[in-house]
Amino acid sequence: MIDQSNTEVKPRLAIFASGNGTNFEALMTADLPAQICVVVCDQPNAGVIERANHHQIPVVMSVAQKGVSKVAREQQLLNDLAEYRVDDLVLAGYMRIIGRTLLAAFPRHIINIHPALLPAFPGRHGIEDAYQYGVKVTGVTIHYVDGGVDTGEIIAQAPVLRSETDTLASLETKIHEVEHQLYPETIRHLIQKGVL
Ligand SMILES: Nc1nc2c(c(=O)[nH]1)N[C@@H](CN(C=O)c1ccc(C(=O)N[C@@H](CCC(=O)O)C(=O)O)cc1)CN2
Ligand SMILES: NCC(=O)N[C@@H]1O[C@H](COP(=O)([O-])[O-])[C@@H](O)[C@H]1O
Repeated sequence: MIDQSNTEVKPRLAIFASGNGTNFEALMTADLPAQICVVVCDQPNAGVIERANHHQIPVVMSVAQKGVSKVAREQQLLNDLAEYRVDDLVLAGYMRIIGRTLLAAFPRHIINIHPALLPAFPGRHGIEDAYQYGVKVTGVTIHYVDGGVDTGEIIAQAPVLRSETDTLASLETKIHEVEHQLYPETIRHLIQKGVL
């Protein structure tokens, strides 16, 4: 991004995560031409919170509560994010469906990483579903987030071969290793193209 004084301005990223946070860690240590300015998490005990604290990145919690609609929760999240002046939402193991409030606020500026070769094996359990099906090749997909689930335009994909000796755990390890290279590489490319 170039500002009015023709100065390179780094896009400000919010990382959304619900779990361990190894993709967050990979993005933090990739020296991206971006400012990771906040982590959004919906799980109070998620490992990503400790990782964010270690990197001194603020954490905004957005926990689903009975009686609070998705619209209300996302509007509150937008209010909480305002101070960080976020340009893009980067989902990294975020296990909530992004609703119309956030989709409208960040049109074509929300991306997700999925541990399978979409459109195959969408949803929360992409690795396990592919493994149980008996695939010989699976992989990783990075896509824009739209109103569907794992239906957004595909940005990048990388294959992961499943060997005859692979267990679910060893396949997960292979997939995570590919994720930790592909996500930073893809985000860097999108920024260089000026689309993030
Ligand atoms: N609008 C979108 N939101 C999200 C997408 C997307 O493509 N469009 N990708 C997901 C990540 N994901 C798989 O890659 C995924 C995450 C969670 C679920 C799911 O069904 N989650 C929960 C709760 C849903 C909710 O309350 O929001 C559930 O089990 O019901 C499916 C797929 C991230 N968000
Ligand atoms: N449907 C979305 C989905 O399954 N996302 C997956 O969650 C994991 C998060 O790991 P991490 O917390 O260690 O980055 C990653 O493998 C990511 O692809």
